[in-house]
Amino acid sequence: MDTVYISQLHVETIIGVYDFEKESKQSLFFDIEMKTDISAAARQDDITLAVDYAKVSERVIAHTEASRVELLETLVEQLAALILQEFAIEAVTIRVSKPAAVPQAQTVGLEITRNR
Ligand SMILES: Nc1nc2c(c(=O)[nH]1)N=C([C@H](O)[C@@H](O)CO)CN2
Repeated sequence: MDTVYISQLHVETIIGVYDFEKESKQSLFFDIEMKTDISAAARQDDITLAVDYAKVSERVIAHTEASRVELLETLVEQLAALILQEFAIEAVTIRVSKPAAVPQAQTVGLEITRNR
């Protein structure tokens, strides 16, 4: 199986457990890997047969900017379900980083993999 990926997609949104986090946006960075067979798109050189990483990026940005959840867990589960539903992939891995969350760390976050 092949992989279409998006690296370090930057989105700003309201997210967090604490009251101060509900007042201003914070940066999130997403790494997304999608398992798919690219051979038909390659054979016909046709974007409509490909998993369009630009369209996936647009959906992740739109959903994340509109979202108002507390946990990264909730957000990435929603995004994984959305990507699996809307794009022709077998599995998705999403790694999200929230660099401002722990000042002593370069970044923190989590990673999930979900299959169709
Ligand atoms: N596993 C998680 N741990 C924490 C989260 C989270 O979303 N998932 N969030 C927070 C706070 O919102 C943090 O980002 C601010 O310090 C703490 N731990």
